[in-house]
Amino acid sequence: MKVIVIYGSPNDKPFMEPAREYFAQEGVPYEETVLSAHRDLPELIKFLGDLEASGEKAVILAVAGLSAALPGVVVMSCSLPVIGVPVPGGPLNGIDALLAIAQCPGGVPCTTVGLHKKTPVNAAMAAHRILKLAGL
Ligand SMILES: Nc1c(C(=O)O)ncn1[C@@H]1O[C@H](COP(=O)(O)O)[C@@H](O)[C@H]1O
Repeated sequence: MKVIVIYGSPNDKPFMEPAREYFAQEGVPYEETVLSAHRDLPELIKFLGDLEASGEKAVILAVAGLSAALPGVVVMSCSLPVIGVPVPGGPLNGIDALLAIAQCPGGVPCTTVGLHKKTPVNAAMAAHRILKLAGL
């Protein structure tokens, strides 16, 4: 049972440092990987298929900026709960990513958090609560 953080780019990692600190403080197991839906789609689908086949209970944080397809694609490629985390930056400063995640179409149940500097910890806390429901 753990949190899996999937980043659209290695450049998104610094924004999530407070989430990593939260996981360390609270003893929440987590792993991280970089797999973009736009750039690494076959590898992302395989990663999620293998995860699903393993039967691991996990909450996924899908972290992406700009045109954030990643969270919705992750939702539709596995049956685990997904929290999309928009990353500030670019000419629209993350509004594009926030709207892309929050406005997933019907049947794509991606949850999300806001854009300010505390939102990585909010995402981490939400994931932790879900894992607690499953007995962590
Ligand atoms: N939104 C996505 C996806 C995706 O949604 O699949 N893949 C990369 N990205 C985002 O592109 C931004 C720029 O990435 P680079 O800095 O690597 O060019 C990052 O914030 C990433 O999350």
